[in-house]
Amino acid sequence: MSEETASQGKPVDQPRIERAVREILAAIGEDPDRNGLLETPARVARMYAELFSGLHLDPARHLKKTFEETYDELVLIRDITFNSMCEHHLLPFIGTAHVGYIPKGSVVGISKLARIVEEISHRPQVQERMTEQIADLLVQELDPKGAIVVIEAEHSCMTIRGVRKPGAMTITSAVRGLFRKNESSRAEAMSLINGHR
Ligand SMILES: Nc1nc2c(ncn2[C@@H]2O[C@H](COP(=O)(O)OP(=O)(O)OP(=O)(O)O)[C@@H](O)[C@H]2O)c(=O)[nH]1
Ligand SMILES: [Zn+2]
Repeated sequence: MSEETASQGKPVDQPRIERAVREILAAIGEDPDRNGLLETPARVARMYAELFSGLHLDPARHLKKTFEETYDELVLIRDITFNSMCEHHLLPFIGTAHVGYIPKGSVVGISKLARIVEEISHRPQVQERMTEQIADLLVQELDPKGAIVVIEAEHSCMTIRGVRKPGAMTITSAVRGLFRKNESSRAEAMSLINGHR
């Protein structure tokens, strides 16, 4: 557990995960005591602590420090890679997030936009909610003229099981403020998100 997780949120109960993973191994007909599986429950517990590390953290804290600037055009961070866990199957969905806003008097450090994606993705999620949470956090903390979030991801619950459609990408977007009202602002952001790859 990182210091940050320990100080800001409830720690993940790793011994409890270990017991549950042992149960799952037994339930699938494996022998949890065979050599190759002995460390698996502890390993999975550490992995879940990492994958769900954002659950009890408040990503708003990353947006508290801002810098006064008169710049009031689009700021867009494109292609922020992320991995999250679909809350329906506890399988990963992996993709990129594009996060943009139009500042009103102050800007935020650009790394902070990637930090909020990181933290919001490290929870049991559905892609739509994750998209909205990022956009709403920008509005809440930065009071920007507009905010836009586009996420594209491949859901392994759709690739390795179930309908089995590898390569199918799910695209979600959340637009707030100016981007909702002004079609040309939205089109500009979308063309920058989609263009020149
Ligand atoms: N809207 C949305 N659906 C998701 C997301 N991640 C996974 N799902 C879907 O959640 C749904 C769960 O449907 P259920 O019918 O309860 O579960 P299931 O029987 O395993 O469904 P199949 O995947 O179709 O086999 C599936 O259609 C998944 O594709 C997500 O981020 N957003
Ligand atoms: Zn799923």
